[in-house]
Amino acid sequence: MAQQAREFDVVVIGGGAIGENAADRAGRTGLSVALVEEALVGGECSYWACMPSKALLRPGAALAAARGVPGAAAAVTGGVDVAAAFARRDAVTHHWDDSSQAEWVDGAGITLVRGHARFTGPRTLEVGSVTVTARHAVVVATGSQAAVPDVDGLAALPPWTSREATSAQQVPGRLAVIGGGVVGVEMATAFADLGSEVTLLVRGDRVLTGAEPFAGAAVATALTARGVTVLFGAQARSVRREADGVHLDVGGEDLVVDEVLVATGRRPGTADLGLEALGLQPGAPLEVDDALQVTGADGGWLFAVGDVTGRTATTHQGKYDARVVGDVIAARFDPRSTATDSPEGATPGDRALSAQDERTAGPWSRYRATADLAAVPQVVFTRPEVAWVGLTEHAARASGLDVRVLGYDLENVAGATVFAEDYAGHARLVVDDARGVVVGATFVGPEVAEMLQAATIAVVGEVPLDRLWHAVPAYPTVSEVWLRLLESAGL
Ligand SMILES: Cc1cc2nc3c(=O)[nH]c(=O)nc-3n(C[C@H](O)[C@H](O)[C@H](O)COP(=O)(O)OP(=O)(O)OC[C@H]3O[C@@H](n4cnc5c(N)ncnc54)[C@H](O)[C@@H]3O)c2cc1C
Ligand SMILES: NC(=O)c1ccc[n+]([C@@H]2O[C@H](COP(=O)([O-])OP(=O)(O)OC[C@H]3O[C@@H](n4cnc5c(N)ncnc54)[C@H](O)[C@@H]3O)[C@@H](O)[C@H]2O)c1
Repeated sequence: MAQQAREFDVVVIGGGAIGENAADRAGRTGLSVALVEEALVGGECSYWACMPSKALLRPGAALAAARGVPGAAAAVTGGVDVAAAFARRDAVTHHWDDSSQAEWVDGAGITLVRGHARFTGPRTLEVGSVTVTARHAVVVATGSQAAVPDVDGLAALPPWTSREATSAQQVPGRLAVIGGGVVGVEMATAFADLGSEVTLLVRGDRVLTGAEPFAGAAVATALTARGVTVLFGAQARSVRREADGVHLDVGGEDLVVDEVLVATGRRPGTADLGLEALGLQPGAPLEVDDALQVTGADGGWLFAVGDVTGRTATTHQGKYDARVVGDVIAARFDPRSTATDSPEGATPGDRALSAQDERTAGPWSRYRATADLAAVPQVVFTRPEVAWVGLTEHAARASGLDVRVLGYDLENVAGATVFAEDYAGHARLVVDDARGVVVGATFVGPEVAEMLQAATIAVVGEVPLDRLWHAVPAYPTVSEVWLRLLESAGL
């Protein structure tokens, strides 16, 4: 069959949450944009990651919240209704049907090209029998896949990855989870709620190593209290399936389970992308600068966003990068924006794109993803929840900052007393002493996720502590911890 040819101003490869946002933003001023997707539009987050995992975690969290409040607790007479929890997860994922997201793409004026894209040269891709060329720019947003470690017999099982866990239709009686990162602790929580006997294998001496140590300790303690066996310094040496289940050799001990979930990190989606045609390394992340331009490619036409960059690994931060790259591309390549500089008297609220402004853009402008370097928020939806932004104490000190650490137990604020009988948690602020600003914040406790945005604003805004003093938290909310933390700083 003859090869068809199609040309667009901008081509985005990968229709996950990040690719969709980049395509939308790049096309807003009028550039023609194609979005190439080989599987489901919406990607990992919608169907096998954020949304189904949070749908599976929510029933256990709701039950625990009710159990903590006398007056409501007595109404909780059982555990999670597994069938209803799975049914709600199925609804949240639209039964793995992407037609509503494809409709959105169409409505946004973006051309959806279905198929696997591979570079054949600069700005040129093959998608099945179609040659797709970009006049100006290509954005790679091909995401990541679960990495399966090289353990004897593991790949042959095959094990569950986050995909099988989040789309499970049965609850395994016994589940081993390998990896004490975000996926590991969230899925251990969810499957313990659903009724599995869970063993979490952590190769180091703590879970959630990217967070403050007290956060990981609280999550591990809570998992153990809920019946999860958390084994530290534990690695599977070999795995084999037998009639009575899957046997894992864990330091000479025989652990027998029904399923093994591998949660040991991700690898970037660059293995089968034709990167060799561009002189780039297949399988490696696509390194980018703060404008999301790929640093290893010439010509100023290749950009990358999302998990594939190794720069961000969450949907919210990837979508932030997508907004930045969309604006950079529109400013650089749309004739309507290249004609104009930002008008005299323009305020930061004016949204006109300007090639001139983009060329001279500095940190914290709309054209540079500066927050990736200073203020990345992350929430782990365990019980307790863990929410942090910016630097941990260790990371701040390692970066050479002279920091002061402020801490306060959340159960001591009036809001916590009202919230639940057994409320327990902790907040930590990491303060750059030289500038008197917060560079990191961590909250651990029930439903602290919603407290994170205030901290993110403080970090991004570099709000001095003596000004934060005037941000009065409402009474009686758990946010009153801000007042206690500032008091502990001498204010
Ligand atoms: C279990 C789990 C839970 C998570 N929970 C959260 C959470 O609660 N909050 C949060 O912020 N983040 C969460 N994350 C992280 C989040 O899912 C990712 O950061 C996000 O999905 C990355 O989006 P992306 O668009 O970069 O990649 P993806 O979502 O992986 O999308 C990439 C798309 O590209 C397509 N593609 C790949 N190669 C090609 C090709 N050559 N041609 C055409 N198409 C191609 C794929 O089919 C895919 O649809 C979670 C991750 C996991 C694993
Ligand atoms: N709520 C959220 O925002 C959310 C939820 C889930 C995942 N995510 C994102 O998805 C990404 C992937 O999550 P993840 O948990 O797979 O990765 P991760 O990097 O968070 O954790 C991986 C864990 O596996 C361990 N590990 C690595 N190789 C191992 C091996 N060979 N044997 C034993 N242990 C090994 C690591 O020490 C680490 O503790 C994260 O970066 C996270 O940002 C986000």
